[in-house]
Amino acid sequence: MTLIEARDLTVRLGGATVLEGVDLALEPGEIVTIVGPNGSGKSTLLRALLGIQPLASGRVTRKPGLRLGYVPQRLHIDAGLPLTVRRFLSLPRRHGAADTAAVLARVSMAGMEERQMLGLSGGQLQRVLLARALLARPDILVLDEPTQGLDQPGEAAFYELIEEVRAEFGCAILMVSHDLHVVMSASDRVICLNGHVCCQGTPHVVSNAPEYRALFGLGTRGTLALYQHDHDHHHDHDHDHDRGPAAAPAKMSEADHV
Ligand SMILES: Nc1ncnc2c1ncn2[C@@H]1O[C@H](COP(=O)(O)OP(=O)(O)OP(=O)(O)O)[C@@H](O)[C@H]1O
Repeated sequence: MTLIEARDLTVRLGGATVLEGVDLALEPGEIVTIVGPNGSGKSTLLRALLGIQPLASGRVTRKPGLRLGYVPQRLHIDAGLPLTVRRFLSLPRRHGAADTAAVLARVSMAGMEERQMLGLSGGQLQRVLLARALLARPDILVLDEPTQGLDQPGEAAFYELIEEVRAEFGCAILMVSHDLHVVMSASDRVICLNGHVCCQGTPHVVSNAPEYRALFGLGTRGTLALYQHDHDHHHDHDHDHDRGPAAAPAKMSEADHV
C-alpha cells in the first residue's frame, strides 16, 4: 500500500509560486532521493509532505496511522541553552531510558545521553537527529540534506547507517541530497525537482536514458551531470526548465517508468 501520495501540489511562499503541479508517491521500503538546484523547492516539498507546510492547492494522502520521522537540514539551538542529548531525545515526547539507550547505540552514540547538544560534532549531531527520528518508529524516514557539512568519510558512514536502518526498521526513506554517489548508488528512485518534477526514474535508467542525456546534455561528463545540471540551458524539444514552477513534467518515456 502506498505510504504517502501527493497530488498536484502547489505551494506559494511570500507571493511566489515555489511548487506547482507536483505529484509524488512513496511505497514501503523505497529509498527515493530528491535532487534539484538551490531554491528549487526540495525542502518545501518535504515540509508539505510532513504536513507542516500549508498548500495553496493539491492534496497529500497518508496511509492511516502513518508514522513519519524527520531529520531536518539544520537545527537551531540557542547558544546559551543547556540541552543534553537525553533531554533533546525526549522532545516532544518522552521515551523510556532503555529505548533511548538502544536507539543511541544503534547510531553508534552509546552512552552519550548526558552530552551537551552544543558540544557535539557535525557527524554526532546528525546521528542524534537520526536517533530522534527513529524513536518515532517511522514508516518513512524523511531526511533533508542529512550530511551537509560532513566530510567524505562521515558522509559515507552516515549513508551506510541509513541503509542499515532501512533494512532493520523496514522504513521507506525520502531524502534530499546533493551527494552524487548517494543519488547514483543508494537510491531506488531519483526525482529531479525545479518547482515542478522535471523527470524521475531509477538512477540507472535516468542516467542512461537517451532522453535524459538529451535533456541534460551529459556528453562526456557522464553521470556527473545528473548532479550538476543547473536547469539554465535551452534545448530543442518540448521541455523547458526555464519556465520554473509553472512548467509541466518532462516527457521521459523510459525514465518515467518507476
Ligand atoms: N518563508 C518563506 N517565504 C518566502 N519564500 C520562501 C520561504 N521559504 C522558502 N522560500 C523560497 O522558496 C524557494 C524554495 O525554497 P526551498 O528551501 O524549498 O528550496 P531548496 O530546493 O530546498 O533549496 P536548497 O537546495 O538551497 O536547500 C526558494 O526560492 C526560497 O527562497
